[in-house]
Amino acid sequence: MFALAEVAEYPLHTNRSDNGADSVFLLSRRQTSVQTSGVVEEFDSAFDAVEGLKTGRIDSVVGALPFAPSTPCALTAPLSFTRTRGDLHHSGAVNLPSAKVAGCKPSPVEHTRRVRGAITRLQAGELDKVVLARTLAIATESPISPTALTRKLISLDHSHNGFCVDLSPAGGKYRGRALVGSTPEVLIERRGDIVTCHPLAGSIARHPDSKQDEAHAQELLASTKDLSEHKFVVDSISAVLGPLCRSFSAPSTPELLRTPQLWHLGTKIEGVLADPNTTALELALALHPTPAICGTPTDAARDHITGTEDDRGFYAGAIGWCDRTGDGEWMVAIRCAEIAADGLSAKAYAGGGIVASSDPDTELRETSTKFRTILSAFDLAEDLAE
Ligand SMILES: C=C(O[C@H]1C=CC=C(C(=O)O)[C@@H]1O)C(=O)O
Repeated sequence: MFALAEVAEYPLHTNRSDNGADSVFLLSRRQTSVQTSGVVEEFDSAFDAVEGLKTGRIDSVVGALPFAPSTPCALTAPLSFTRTRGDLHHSGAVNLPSAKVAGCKPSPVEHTRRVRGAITRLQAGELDKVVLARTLAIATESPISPTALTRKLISLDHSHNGFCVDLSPAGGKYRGRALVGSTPEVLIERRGDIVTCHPLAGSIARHPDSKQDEAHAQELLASTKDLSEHKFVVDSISAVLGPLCRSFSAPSTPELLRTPQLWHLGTKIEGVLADPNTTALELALALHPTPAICGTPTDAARDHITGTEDDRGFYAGAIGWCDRTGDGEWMVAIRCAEIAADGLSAKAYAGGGIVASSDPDTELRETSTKFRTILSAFDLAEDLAE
């Protein structure tokens, strides 16, 4: 389907059973993309997948880690694995079924009430930061093809980011479901002994007028609230990744990163692994959940989230791949939607980091802006804050 220069392809394991020939994984990134198909083995435990890679039983693993570490993973050792240079964008119209927003959970009023409740706890010093999210139900007239939605998202994003993950390996209600999105946030990338992270936290909406858009970007760079929200993420990643590296650098001030909808604060973190046998998947497990999608302190923030929200499933988890050399890339699973097994509905997710100085209405608007990544793929542009 995609005519691109291949940089790695592992052979088909025709000696193993292919019990899921149409299971597809796609990760489109500007530098290196991955496409896989088929199933050699499924894993609902990431530790079993790591063991499979380390013993040489499997050549690669792709899939998704959930937000809550106690819930099943959706990982697949694929039948074919193709890594290509460049993104997976290709021109050509993508037709998605006609769609409508069928509801949101919690309601905008309830979300602001939850944000207010979190701010009370933050101001009392019980937490430093917590990320609260809400969901949007999208209903379609005919089934959504996960790969078609992914291609549309790839075409709409100027970096051509996009992913599609079959969630079936998590079993139960996840059989036949897919997670599709266009995330800008790199949890961890490993190439040999070099590791990089690109955490994002702190956001402001883009503006259609270029002067005002630039003013928004500068406002974000100077926002003490957003800078503090961002610092929690960089500090947490540094505390976990620093000790695993023989050299490590994390700039003290963030830079701007833009998506079609938002400006974000982002920091490029780099290190050289002390033990090059540590795989990208193990690094993702060590880093997840960062304060970009959970909070600080981690356990208190996670308890607050699980006591407040419904199960996040794979939203705010991680999606990615790891090969037999240990190289791989894991992205934070945001700006995404979970497509139902019958394809007739999707649940989109959007969250935002709350600190003591947050404003509930601004936080609500930020989640509405984040939903636009998925909504724009369906040509929907509702004002969700109303
Ligand atoms: C949690 C989300 O975004 C994270 C990534 C970038 C900026 C964020 C923020 O400003 O709150 C969030 O940390 C989401 O999109 O659902």
